[in-house]
Amino acid sequence: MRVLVVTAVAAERDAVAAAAGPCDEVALPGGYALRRAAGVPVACDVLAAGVGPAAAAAGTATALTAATLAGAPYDLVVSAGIGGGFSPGPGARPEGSPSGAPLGSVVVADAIVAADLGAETPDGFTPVTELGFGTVAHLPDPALVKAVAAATGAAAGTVVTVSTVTGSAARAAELAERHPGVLAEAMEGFGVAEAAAAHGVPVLEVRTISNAVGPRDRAAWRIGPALTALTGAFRTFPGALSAAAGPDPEPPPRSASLTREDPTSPRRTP
Ligand SMILES: O=C(O)c1cccc(C(=O)CC[C@H]2O[C@@H](n3cnc4c(=O)[nH]cnc43)[C@H](O)[C@@H]2O)c1
Repeated sequence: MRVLVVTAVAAERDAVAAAAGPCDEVALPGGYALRRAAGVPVACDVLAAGVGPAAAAAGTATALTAATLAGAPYDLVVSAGIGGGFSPGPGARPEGSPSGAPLGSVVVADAIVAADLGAETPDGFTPVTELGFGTVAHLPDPALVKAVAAATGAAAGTVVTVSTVTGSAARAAELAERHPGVLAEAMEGFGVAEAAAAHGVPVLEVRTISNAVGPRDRAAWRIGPALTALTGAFRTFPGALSAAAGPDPEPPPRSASLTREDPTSPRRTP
């Protein structure tokens, strides 16, 4: 199985690659440098594509295209890195879903949602889907999410992608209200998922929590422990992917990233 992991920055890339052992560096068009780990059960390439959804989509699409043209396409794309964790709130959340993501914890996305892709209207924020175009959510394969969550000890829930990091309690509350069950916020997942969907490749998002979503407090960030947790999570990846494949030798579906029509109900019906 060939897996492409896309991070924003080099520190995240190195944390993921550390789980795979020694890596070579492969140059891709556009000046991207891909870290390639050989001789491990799951062939894992790691790319630092830049911060934000646009950079993430550009880097992911470049790596996917290069792999396809080389005759060795990827079977899975994973958006990975640190992220902000939501605190348990008073609002409604889907039954059985975890309540919040504390510092150092691992989150795997069961929905990858663009939280600020839309228009501001007199009635508040309106997602692009309600304006009649685009996509605002991708739903990873539930079997993969379950296997990775079990292996890493992660909580599974919505991870929102934003272009502006949340810096106030009011904005955090607004996001939590609009996305019941939201666990984490980051800036790349939706971009990675859009590129993966365009190539018909399944997608996952894995975040380790470095800070709380809410009022800006740089002194409270815990980036080191979050990067250590990222390495720990990726150590479990080969086992998780074999568990997801199960006794059936068939590979996971290539089009498991589904688009969501109704952005107000971010949960797949079982
Ligand atoms: O300046 C700030 O207040 C601030 C607060 C949190 C994160 C940042 C970043 O510039 C990091 C962006 C980088 O890390 C991911 N990340 C980590 N925490 C968050 C978050 O709370 N909200 C959104 N993104 C976060 C993100 O994916 C980027 O790659 C600055």
